[in-house]
Amino acid sequence: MSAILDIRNLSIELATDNGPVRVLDRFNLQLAEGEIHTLVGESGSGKSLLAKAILGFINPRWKITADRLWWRHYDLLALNASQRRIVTGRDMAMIFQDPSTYLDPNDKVGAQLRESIPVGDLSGIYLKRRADRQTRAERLLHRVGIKDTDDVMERYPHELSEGLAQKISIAMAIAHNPKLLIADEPTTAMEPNTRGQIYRLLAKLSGSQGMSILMITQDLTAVIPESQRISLIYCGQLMETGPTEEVMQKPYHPYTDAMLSMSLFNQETAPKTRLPTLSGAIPTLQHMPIGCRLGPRCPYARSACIHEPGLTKRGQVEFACFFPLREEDDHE
Ligand SMILES: Nc1ncnc2c1ncn2[C@@H]1O[C@H](COP(=O)(O)OP(=O)(O)OP(=O)(O)O)[C@@H](O)[C@H]1O
Repeated sequence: MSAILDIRNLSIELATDNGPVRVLDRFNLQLAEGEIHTLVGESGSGKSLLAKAILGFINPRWKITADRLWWRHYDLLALNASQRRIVTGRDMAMIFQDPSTYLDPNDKVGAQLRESIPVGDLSGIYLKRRADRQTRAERLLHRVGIKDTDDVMERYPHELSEGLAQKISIAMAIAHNPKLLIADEPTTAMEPNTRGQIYRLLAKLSGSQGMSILMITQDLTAVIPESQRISLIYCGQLMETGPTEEVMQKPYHPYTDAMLSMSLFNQETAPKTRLPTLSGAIPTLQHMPIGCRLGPRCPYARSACIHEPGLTKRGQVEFACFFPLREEDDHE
């Protein structure tokens, strides 16, 4: 796979009262052009910090190291802050769980959309630029599936339904045609119908425009069929990554299996996997286990797990576990 985003052994270390803690621990992620890649992990596992590291929203007190943090042909860690802002502003965008964080409550949708259109895309005298902005804003709304553009543009954000507000925030995020969209739990609080609409829209945008999407979620039930690859993160460590269907049908890692059990349980289907849930709780920052951080909660853990497992590659899947649930030719 040729990766447009290539992250190898990325660590982020934060200072805490008990000393430095690695909240992201030698994390790997590769994203191909036009691909939807879903990152799954429970609350506090480091998903948002990873997104921040990619986008360059970095606190200067964080210690960030990586063997590779490349976006297209840019070595992101080698860029200074202003170069980084240029690359991020031109190529990347992000949408959030709550679209209202993106929208100004005091301004009508139309004005905000027109404002999101890059100045460089407009030319000519003031009146022509204004008319062009309006046309571009209407086109943006069409791209996110909104037909009644006049009505929507006249509304204030509080007059929008959740789904409509998220579509507007997506429209604003894609106004500059980003090559990477990071979607941080974009549908968490939504009802299933609206959720489906937003997912279909994101899949369409990725398919029609070759935009790569990093979809972040806590929950495997939110993984959409269009997601080509999936990565599972636990306490800042990569557990398993690979083609979505393969990972979800035949996981190697006990963590993936546990997450699958939980999602089946949430769907009220009889759970048939080996691990109903994980015992214990997610460790706090101050008490990160050494070695494999899943160790204290993993029923398959043995003494070797106090060492950090490297990544094992089997076909297109990679996992970090000394005791995988199956062998390569295990087609149970
Ligand atoms: N600025 C910060 N200072 C100190 N600790 C932080 C900071 N940002 C995040 N953390 C800690 O780092 C860990 C990872 O946080 P992060 O927000 O990336 O998790 P997450 O997987 O995105 O969780 P959620 O799904 O709840 O958003 C958490 O333990 C969090 O408390």
